Amino acid sequence: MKDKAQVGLKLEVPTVRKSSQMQQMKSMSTLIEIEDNYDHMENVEYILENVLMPDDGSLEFRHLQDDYNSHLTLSCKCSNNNNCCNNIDFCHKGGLKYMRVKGELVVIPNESQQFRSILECNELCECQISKCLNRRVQYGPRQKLEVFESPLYKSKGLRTTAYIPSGAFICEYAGELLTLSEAQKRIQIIDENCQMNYILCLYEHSKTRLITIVDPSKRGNIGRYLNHSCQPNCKILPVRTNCPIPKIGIFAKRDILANEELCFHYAGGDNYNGMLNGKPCLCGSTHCNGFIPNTQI
Ligand SMILES: C[S@@+](CC[C@H](N)C(=O)[O-])C[C@H]1O[C@@H](n2cnc3c(N)ncnc32)[C@H](O)[C@@H]1O
Repeated sequence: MKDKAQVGLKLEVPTVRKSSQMQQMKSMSTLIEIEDNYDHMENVEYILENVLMPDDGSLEFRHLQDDYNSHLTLSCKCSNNNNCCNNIDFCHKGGLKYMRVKGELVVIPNESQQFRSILECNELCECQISKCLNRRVQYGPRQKLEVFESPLYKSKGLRTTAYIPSGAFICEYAGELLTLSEAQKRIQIIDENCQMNYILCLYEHSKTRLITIVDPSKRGNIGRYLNHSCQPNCKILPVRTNCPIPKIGIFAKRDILANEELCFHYAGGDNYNGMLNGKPCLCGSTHCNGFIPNTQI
């Protein structure tokens, strides 16, 4: 069965294939290291960021590979500006913004905003990294997350051992980036073998419909342990830094107390009207739909 996420978004982001000039700029800039000290307890390769699926020789794979190897040309010019990044033209292109609350960057809530995605400053930006208020996801997951055996879901889950403020970044949902055909093949195998489904599809609505498919079943990060809830405490947002393919960012939807299990709505939540014929849902919320969301790809 397909447990997937959908997020509505309108976005056009200019990109170029990485040229030698851009590679040079990249090597001149200060590269940010992802801080991620988590690991898996099982036979899964821990990866810090999305990786490409194995090359299957298809044209579809070539397109995915081209996007994966492309760089956004958007960059800010905030070298002398302490208020980086408030400039809508260069910094966040009208996407959601962060603000600092008690020493932590949190997403400013704006449910009515047209562009429900985040465009972070990247390697080509001229801002001072130490002063930039538009970089969070690129630093890696928050601390004090814990994989545990969830009694509610009767399988593994992810919880926090410390309070998390509303809007704070939890972690990325990282895994293998799949083509549509490869995702369909893998989902068929999952269905036939009644396996757990880790494949997440993120839909964005642009002039053309964008779809990002991530599978952390064999290669993934700590994000793979979040279960689905019909009344979740987390939400997902597309986040772009260097690459046109978005990272799937998981953020706190409300204040979260220590020891709460972290869950998001596998279909993006709120206006979900897809099919509800997946596995029976164990979330136990008063708003439970009865099934894990299951939409077609
Ligand atoms: C991304 S994994 C979540 C982590 C998983 N629980 C584990 O042990 O690795 C998704 C799978 O977890 C289970 N799951 C997640 N949310 C669920 C829910 N609300 N009700 C029942 N099972 C759920 C389903 O088997 C689903 O295919």
